[in-house]
Amino acid sequence: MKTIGIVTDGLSTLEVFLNNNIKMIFKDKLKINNYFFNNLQKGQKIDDDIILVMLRDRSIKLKNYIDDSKKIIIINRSVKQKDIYRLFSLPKNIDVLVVNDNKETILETISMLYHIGINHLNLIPYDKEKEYKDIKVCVTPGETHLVPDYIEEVIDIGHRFIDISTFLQIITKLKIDEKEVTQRLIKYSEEVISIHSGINHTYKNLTVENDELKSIIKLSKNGMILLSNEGIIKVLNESVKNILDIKEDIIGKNIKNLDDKELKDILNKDKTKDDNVIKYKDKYITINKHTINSFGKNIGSYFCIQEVTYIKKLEQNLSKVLKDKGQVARYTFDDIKTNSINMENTKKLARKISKSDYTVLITGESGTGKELLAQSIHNDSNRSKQPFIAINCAAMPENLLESELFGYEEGAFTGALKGGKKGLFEQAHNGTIFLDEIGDMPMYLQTKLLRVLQENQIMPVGGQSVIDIDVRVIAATNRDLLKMIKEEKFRADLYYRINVLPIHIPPLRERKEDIDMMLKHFIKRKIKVSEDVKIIINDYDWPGNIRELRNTAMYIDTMASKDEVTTNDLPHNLTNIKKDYKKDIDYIKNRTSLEKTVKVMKCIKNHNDLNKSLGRSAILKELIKEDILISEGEIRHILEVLKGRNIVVSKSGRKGSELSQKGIEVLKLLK
Ligand SMILES: Nc1ncnc2c1ncn2[C@@H]1O[C@H](COP(=O)(O)OP(=O)(O)OP(=O)(O)O)[C@@H](O)[C@H]1O
Repeated sequence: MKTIGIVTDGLSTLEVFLNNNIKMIFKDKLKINNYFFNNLQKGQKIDDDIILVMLRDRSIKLKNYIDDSKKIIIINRSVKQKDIYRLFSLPKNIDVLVVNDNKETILETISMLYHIGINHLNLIPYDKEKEYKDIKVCVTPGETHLVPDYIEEVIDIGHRFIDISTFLQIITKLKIDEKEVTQRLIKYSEEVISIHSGINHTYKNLTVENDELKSIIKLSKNGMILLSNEGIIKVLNESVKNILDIKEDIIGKNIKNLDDKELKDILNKDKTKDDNVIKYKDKYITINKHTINSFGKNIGSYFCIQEVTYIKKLEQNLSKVLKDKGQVARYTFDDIKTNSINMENTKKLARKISKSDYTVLITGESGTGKELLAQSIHNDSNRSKQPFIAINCAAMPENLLESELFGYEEGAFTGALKGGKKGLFEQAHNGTIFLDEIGDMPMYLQTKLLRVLQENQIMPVGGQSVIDIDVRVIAATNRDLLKMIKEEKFRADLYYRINVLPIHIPPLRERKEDIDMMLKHFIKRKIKVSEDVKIIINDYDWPGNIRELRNTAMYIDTMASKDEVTTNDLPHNLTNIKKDYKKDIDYIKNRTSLEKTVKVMKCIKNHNDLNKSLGRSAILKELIKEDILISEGEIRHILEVLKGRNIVVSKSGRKGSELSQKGIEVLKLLK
């Protein structure tokens, strides 16, 4: 077993501390022998494999007792990270007294503090003969009993541990290559500050990186092969053996000497087109080849090989995960039903827009199908396999909206989840985010959103660093953003940033040709719609647009008999509207005699009540009976005017005219 000699001045707690410190790393892999300068005999030889001393001048003294001075290592000592934090928090440029048991150790402590980066304080060596009235703070490594009483704050940085650099020297000199030792040293380096700033990190990173790399290559589902510049196979993982069906052990072989011709061909390829699918034996694979450079010189090449079925499976898994999380867009352009030319044009424009990657602003009243359109755009875009995340900015309390959109770091606020939370922007990475009701976003978040759109980066709430994101934004609103800009409720710069590709969806009342078709589409069963119902639904304003129409269809579906929808099957909001028929009455007044029109309407109504409908000449006959002066031509004109406002309808199958439900209402007002 290898041995270490530790030489200290005399018997003290120090040598016990050092022994324990060394055992923390090496456990029982080494034997430790302790020596004291006071006890060393003249001519005595220390023949341990290495010898540790505390101070440089002691190493000179030690040379008399050893054969090979290269065996000597001077112990560097440092402190635990947590003990040093208080020093870092002291204000810049204040005087701090450094107290230790003698002048030499005081200077050693000061030097150590400077080395580990305490550069913002004036460290003053303590001389017990002097008085330091203006100094309020002192630092000492465990010698608090030596600190003068007048010092107000004493920072005890505790026992000083052996520095990582010393352990590295021991490991190198003794050629120790034990995994457990390395792991213990890494853990130790996390607690003890290295004097050679950064040395612990470099060592730790190198070792960890090496192990991580080996694991990554081993576990990767991608096939990986590394070739040296001369064509020697250096690395080959399990996946590539499966994909390329490699049975023999070919590590260390030159590809020139491979027996498998097809494998040889692949590895001899000069250039590969990224992700080009090729046939290999009975499989389809993709090969990506990259050269590896070091200090500007080509030192080999790296192949990443995937089986196409595996990539397919990955895609399927991704869509399943997204589906489970509700992060998928369900609708496509085929789900947008319309008979209107206006709406067809809107669809056409949206299809074009979906192929680009710019921000889209969809405007339109509530329920016109803005989200439906946003989902269709996403599904028709290159991002269709990636998440589609929708958020309604008006439905979310203001203070939650920010953390919901951008996420937060652990401890960002009371009640924050441990480990923080990913924001929707991050979740939508590579996909699309749909910001519904963007007009309701508070001003301060508009500013933050603008920055996100400009820089493609987000900063979580309470976070210190930014995260790069690649997200397409589709925003929607039913508000008049230009008006809001004038009222200083919406940022003009954000408006121009999101309004790159604007789409407007017309309200249902401006595409009446959709009403009847959609009602039937939503009812889902074959059913006749009475003329009166057609008039009511056509006349109605549909403030809730398609959403309201769909709800009405559901109502009708439940209420209506098997074969016909009548006015009795309509919900109250459609039949009970205290409609202002002023427009209709003005229309009549402006075109014909109101008095005669009322007579015609009454005459039709009387007959309708007896379940009869009347033609023009029958109406004329009836009115002459009542001594009313009117011609057939006048009656024709009146009927045309009334039909134009859906007050009178021609009943199919029967001859003559009838008063519609609306006609009955209008007549009540005119009587
Ligand atoms: N052209 C259409 N064809 C078929 N269904 C439609 C059509 N337009 C809208 N819908 C349906 O109407 C309902 C409302 O649509 P959507 O939620 O997309 O409207 P919106 O404009 O986003 O509403 P809001 O502004 O209230 O968020 C949905 O169920 C949607 O599927």
